[in-house]
Amino acid sequence: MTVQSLTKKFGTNTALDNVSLTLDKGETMAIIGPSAAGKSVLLKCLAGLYGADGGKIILGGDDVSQTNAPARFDWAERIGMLFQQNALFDSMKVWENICFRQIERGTLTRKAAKEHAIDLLGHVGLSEDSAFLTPSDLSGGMQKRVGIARAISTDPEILLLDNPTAGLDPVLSNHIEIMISKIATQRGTTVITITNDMHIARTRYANLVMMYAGKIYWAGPTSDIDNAHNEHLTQMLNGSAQGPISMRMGKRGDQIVA
Ligand SMILES: Nc1ncnc2c1ncn2[C@@H]1O[C@H](COP(=O)(O)OP(=O)(O)OP(=O)(O)O)[C@@H](O)[C@H]1O
Repeated sequence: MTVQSLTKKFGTNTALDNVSLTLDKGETMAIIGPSAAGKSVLLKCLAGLYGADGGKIILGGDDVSQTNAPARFDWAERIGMLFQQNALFDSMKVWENICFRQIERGTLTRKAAKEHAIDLLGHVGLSEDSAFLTPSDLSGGMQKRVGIARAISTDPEILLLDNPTAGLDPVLSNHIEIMISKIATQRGTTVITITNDMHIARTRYANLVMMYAGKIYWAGPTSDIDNAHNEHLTQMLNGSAQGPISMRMGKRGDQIVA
């Protein structure tokens, strides 16, 4: 996957400003950054939910930066996404949510979809009984796990995860992250995850991107971060007594002013 000078605007607000990155098949990447940095918008552009205002997203040799790009429909099938708010349908049972796409497209019978969903629930640590509940019957952490089960239900080539462990306790977070690592290793899935958990970013992802105000401020192998000599990255990784970077910013162009 290659992203070249991607730009996305909402009115006068530039959510993505010339973002470029490359990720090989089967590689993992964590995206970190303060609130409103453009992390979710980047994932939504990659997923094809937003069309770009400029730049390219090259998947399998095709530019899919526009929602009506001919190759986009095909890629929609090959990308799994977990949304920040999970985006589960409350009118459907949990198993129907997990296999929503397969039921809609008729690629699985309802019986097969139910069995597949129950199997996936086991992978995210939920019981078979939960398949027959609706999302509103579940705790926030359980909803998150259902969202992950749905994201992996089509065995996607690219998995986009918006804060997969937010709201989960440390034990479950670890379990989910181990599962995500296994998916990447065993199935060759490319995984891009937004996370606020710097320990997870450091230990579970081979590559790291730090975003601020729609731009990438640092990108590289996670193994390089301690020698990056990038003050803002270090502050992000360690947390800072001065508060989030966004609260310390002056309006001085692109410069982060600590
Ligand atoms: N649909 C939209 N319409 C208008 N503005 C939007 C829309 N989606 C995102 N934005 C704006 O784009 C900017 C980046 O938002 P984004 O959701 O990507 O932030 P983020 O880095 O994911 O933040 P957080 O960690 O708080 O979720 C913000 O200023 C946000 O208000």
